[in-house]
Amino acid sequence: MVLEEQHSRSTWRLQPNLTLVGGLVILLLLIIFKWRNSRIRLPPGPRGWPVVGCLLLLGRLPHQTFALLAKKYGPLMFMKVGSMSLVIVSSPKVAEEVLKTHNKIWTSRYATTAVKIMNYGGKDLAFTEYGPRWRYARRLFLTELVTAKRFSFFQNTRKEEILRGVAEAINVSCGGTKPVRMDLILSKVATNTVLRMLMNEGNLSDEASAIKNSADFQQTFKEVFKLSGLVYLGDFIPWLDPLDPKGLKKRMHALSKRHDEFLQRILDDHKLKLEAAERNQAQDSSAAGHDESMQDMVYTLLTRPRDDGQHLSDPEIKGIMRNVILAGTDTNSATAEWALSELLRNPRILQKAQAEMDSVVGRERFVEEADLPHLPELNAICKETFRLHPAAPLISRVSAEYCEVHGYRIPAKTRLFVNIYAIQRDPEVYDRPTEFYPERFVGSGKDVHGVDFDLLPFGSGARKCPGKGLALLLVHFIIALFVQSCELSLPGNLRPEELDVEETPGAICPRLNPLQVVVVPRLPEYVMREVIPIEPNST
Ligand code: HEM
Repeated sequence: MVLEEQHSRSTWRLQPNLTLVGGLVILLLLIIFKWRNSRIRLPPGPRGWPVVGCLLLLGRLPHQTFALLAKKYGPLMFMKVGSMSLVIVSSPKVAEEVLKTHNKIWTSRYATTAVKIMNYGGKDLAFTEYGPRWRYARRLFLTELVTAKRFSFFQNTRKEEILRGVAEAINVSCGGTKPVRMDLILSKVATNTVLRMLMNEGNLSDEASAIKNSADFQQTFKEVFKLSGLVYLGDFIPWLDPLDPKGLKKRMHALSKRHDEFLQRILDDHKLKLEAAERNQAQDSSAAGHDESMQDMVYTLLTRPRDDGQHLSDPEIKGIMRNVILAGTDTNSATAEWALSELLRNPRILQKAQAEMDSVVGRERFVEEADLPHLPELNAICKETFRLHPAAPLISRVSAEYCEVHGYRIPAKTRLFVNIYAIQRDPEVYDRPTEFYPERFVGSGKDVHGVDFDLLPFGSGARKCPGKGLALLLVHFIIALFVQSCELSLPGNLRPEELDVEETPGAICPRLNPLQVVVVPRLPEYVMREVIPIEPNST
């Protein structure tokens, strides 16, 4: 009893002491946290000028400027451009930190004015903020649009379009007497292939088919793409936004509207065809319903329900259509053009690729997609092209909250660029980094899937490119068919080492000066004629 009393008295005395100690500990922790935070600095970087910050430093090709600046300021740089805070990552180690370790913080993209005007109010996939809507669109994209089944269904389409490009190049070159603009040929190949997967010709009325194939439609989305890659001053200096200095916003609205009208007409056309098929089947159960030929992407988007059981709205469908067209066409043709450029700059590698083709496939038939895994030289050439000429040299994201990277503090809402152009030319990772040397990849095990942080042409983490499978297939197959079936050479007296490697500014960076090539058939005439009608005067 006495003991119990003593115990309860001492507990009573201890309680306020414990509260006091607890409070002091919390206070101390807070002080340490504040002190530590005040010591953790922003990453180093150029200081810039009042109001514009480093805007004038960016130059025509920001990824190249950033690569040069990184030599001075290191792999994690901070700068203000106008009122926007930017961090730029230029090493594989720091890229892994942001894209893997802190993946959750960097999963949204920065919504520029162009994006806001042209992504259907956040209803697409590529620019929608991370969250349930993005998750749904991403799952739909991966499980319904870019599937093995669809790739196999459109296998002949790809071959047909690439061989059409080969035939056109041979015909235009006219027996090797004229140079051919390869950018035009490759752009047509990539655009037609991707558009046919998106909106299959068999599903379109004459009017919709005419729209799909019209130069006007194709020009409109090239313009939309070009505008989204331009620097819009209002994004960096918000008070300039209402003034719209160069009338860019007005142009964006007008173009987006025009492109939207085209997409809507194609969408309506699909709806009519779908309704007719459903009516037919309702009237006559033996009649064909949704036959295989309807399996293009628009059809899939129209028929798959959302998580809430509703159908996707028109803006949601058009947002994804626009993503497929913008992200899936010029990226592939620009990469293929760079690959052919590098082969012409390096005739030794072109000969090696052709020798491999002759020994694995022979000259009695065209190379098929099934041959691609058995062509290690070709695979190394494509990988080396993705390394030296990534179609999208800057991966763009924005931080959702405060975080610490590489020992520095990064405030919330900071815009991030992972400079894959700089990373993939890092002399600490790659020997002879600016040289086109595909042999570096033969037997290396390094790949482009977003796991090796020194080779990230398709990005990494939650938002890595969902079209990677299609892109790899297309680029490999285009290069394989051109290398196998054409003798390619530079026009006039242009020597390989004289062919320039200048890039066009923008979100993707194709060659500035289009690649001109002299093209003659390489396979026996009976093989070439078997598939493509070469015009009689072409050879
Ligand atoms: C050579 C071809 C291509 C290259 C180099 C490329 C590269 C990229 C890169 C670097 C990203 C950003 C990744 C990141 O943030 O981590 C991306 C995103 C994206 N790509 Fe591609 N891409 C190509 C082809 C394609 C194709 C063929 C399609 C569609 C069929 C496509 C659709 C997309 C979409 C929808 C996104 C946004 C994904 C999201 O935000 O969740 N791309 N691509």
